Amino acid sequence: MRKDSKIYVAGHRGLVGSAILRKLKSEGYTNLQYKTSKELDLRDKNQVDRFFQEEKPEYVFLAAAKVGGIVANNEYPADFIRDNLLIQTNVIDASYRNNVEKLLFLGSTCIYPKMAPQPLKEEYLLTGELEPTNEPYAIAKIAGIKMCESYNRQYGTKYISAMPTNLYGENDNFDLKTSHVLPALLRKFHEAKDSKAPFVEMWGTGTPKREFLYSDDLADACLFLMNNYGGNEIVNIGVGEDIKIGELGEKIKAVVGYDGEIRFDTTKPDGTPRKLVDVTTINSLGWKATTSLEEGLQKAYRWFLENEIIKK
Ligand SMILES: NC(=O)C1=CN([C@@H]2O[C@H](COP(=O)(O)OP(=O)(O)OC[C@H]3O[C@@H](n4cnc5c(N)ncnc54)[C@H](OP(=O)(O)O)[C@@H]3O)[C@@H](O)[C@H]2O)C=CC1
Ligand SMILES: C[C@H]1O[C@H](OP(=O)(O)OP(=O)(O)OC[C@H]2O[C@@H](n3cnc4c(=O)[nH]c(N)nc43)[C@H](O)[C@@H]2O)[C@@H](O)[C@@H](O)C1=O
Repeated sequence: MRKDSKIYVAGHRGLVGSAILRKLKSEGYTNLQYKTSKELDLRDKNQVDRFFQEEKPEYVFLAAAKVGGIVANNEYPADFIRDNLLIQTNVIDASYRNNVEKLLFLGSTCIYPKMAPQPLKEEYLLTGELEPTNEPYAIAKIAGIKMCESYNRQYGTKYISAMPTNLYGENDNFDLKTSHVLPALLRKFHEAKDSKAPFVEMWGTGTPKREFLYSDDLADACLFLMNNYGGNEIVNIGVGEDIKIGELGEKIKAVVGYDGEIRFDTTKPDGTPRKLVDVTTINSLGWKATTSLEEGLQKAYRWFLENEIIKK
């Protein structure tokens, strides 16, 4: 990308899109395009076509999606498969028809089979059954990967599919019904501390393991891939280390400074037992995550205190 290339960040108000936008600005990219979902509903092909015809972006970061935690995915499977298929199909196809130079599509590690060997290598895609709580979302993401690969093969486009592990950071979703575990716990422990509640309830058994990548590191990886990667294979993005959900709870409890008890609501699903990504590919290309979980948790909690609390 040149510093004056026309770059469209789809989903610029979300966790990932806002981190990509911050990174582009801090690196001196000046010709940036973005629209809220109210201004441009990416599920609507006509709106998407009009936008691409008028604006003619040269590079596209596709970080707009219907996203949610384990329970939201489980309760609204139709919304997750429909919205994601529509958004990504409209944006990828409009990019092709309007000669976008390069596009980066964001998938997720839930595309890998539930019982795949760990760490998850890129080649494990489509080698087994998916985790049922997010299968419709994962199928949409797999369709996005295959669409990028197929357009590259048939039309010679340069579309990259990146598979990030679980993410957290600024502009995360802190709504307890729809959020992922890390922002949910920051909020739950903070509110319990505030109200002097005797315990905090976490979902599931606390035994599944997850890997967490800070959103600014992910944005750095996305720019790195856009500028340095031209292959047709998917690329994992992660830190290469995971932690039990129960231990994550203990860490967040300490960061927030809450001294009550942790209880587990085992009527809620655990989801996939483990999804640690193999980061050999991106490391060998020359990229590595730099933010430790401890540092990232401090940053995310500070951001929550300075921004989310005000909304209440
Ligand atoms: N969060 C995570 O842990 C992970 C996320 N990912 C992937 O990263 C990408 C971004 O996720 P994340 O930033 O967490 O998600 P967020 O929910 O934080 O943000 C999603 C963004 O998408 C936009 N969007 C949603 N629907 C539409 C629509 N119909 N038209 C236009 N824009 C729309 C929203 O725009 P607006 O604000 O204007 O409504 C929002 O800013 C997704 O592809 C997700 O699958 C992958 C792995 C883990
Ligand atoms: C990124 C990824 O995100 C989703 O998958 P997930 O990793 O299973 O999502 P999660 O963050 O919501 O949960 C992780 C673990 O944590 C436990 N857990 C404890 N207490 C809370 C809690 O309070 N909230 C939530 N959400 N989970 C909790 C929860 O029971 C589970 O065992 C996919 O649907 C899919 O969208 C996807 O790609």
